[in-house]
Amino acid sequence: MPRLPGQRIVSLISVEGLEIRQGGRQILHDVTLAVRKGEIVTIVGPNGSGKSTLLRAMIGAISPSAGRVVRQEGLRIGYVPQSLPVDRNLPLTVRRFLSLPKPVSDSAAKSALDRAGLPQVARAQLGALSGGQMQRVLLARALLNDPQILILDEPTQGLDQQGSAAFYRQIEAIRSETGCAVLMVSHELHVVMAASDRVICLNGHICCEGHPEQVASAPEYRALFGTGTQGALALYRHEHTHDHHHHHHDHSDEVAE
Ligand SMILES: Nc1ncnc2c1ncn2[C@@H]1O[C@H](COP(=O)(O)OP(=O)(O)OP(=O)(O)O)[C@@H](O)[C@H]1O
Repeated sequence: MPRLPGQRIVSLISVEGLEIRQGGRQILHDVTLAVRKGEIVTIVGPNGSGKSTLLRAMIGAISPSAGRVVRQEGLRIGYVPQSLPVDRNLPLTVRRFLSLPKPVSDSAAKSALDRAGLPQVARAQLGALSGGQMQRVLLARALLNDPQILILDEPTQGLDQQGSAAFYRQIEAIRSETGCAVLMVSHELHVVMAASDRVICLNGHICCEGHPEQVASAPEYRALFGTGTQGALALYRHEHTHDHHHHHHDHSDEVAE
């Protein structure tokens, strides 16, 4: 899409009135969101709330039953799936893995690994990597085509809190170096809060969304949940205890209730 003069806010990808049905069940409904250039957006929500399904619809892997997904023409997406798309026990070096399915040059592989924070592992076997290193290899793979947006599905699954925090710092560094936008799913609101520009809470539909700093500094939030890790976790739980069948209240304030 050509960028018009004076057009400053550019949506890389947007979803409008999305509904997804799978196996006769409605998984997502009325989902509308947009990710703009350079922003970090985190999707949180309970298990089974449709987070992975939403990401898969956004990359075009599944089709909407209603609504639409609009991607900027020629958009380069770097997708990090929830789990490794190959058997980790195959005898396969990191370098060869990065060339599947499409061969990449040594210099492209090296710069992707550097950017993902793994300068030394190209010759290592996949099976020899730690969980954190493996997640970074998947990240490096997603960086190979110089994405304008990184879409990550629970990239820190299985990592401890320190490992997760380090991973998110890496994501922030990549965003500031390359200017790419980031859309990710995480269970760890307490870790991602600082790293996200916007948090979207999903449970079949968008329950609430907002800037994490505003959420964290709201007096209502502090009074109820405090400011520490437990507070953020409590906030996270709280968001899913509200009644989804009554929409008489303003969702934009919900997160600070
Ligand atoms: N292909 C499919 N056919 C039928 N049901 C599906 C299909 N894919 C997903 N679902 C169902 O859709 C719901 C949402 O799944 P999804 O994986 O998107 O949730 P999630 O929020 O990512 O969950 P988690 O946090 O556990 O990863 C689940 O109940 C799941 O069983």
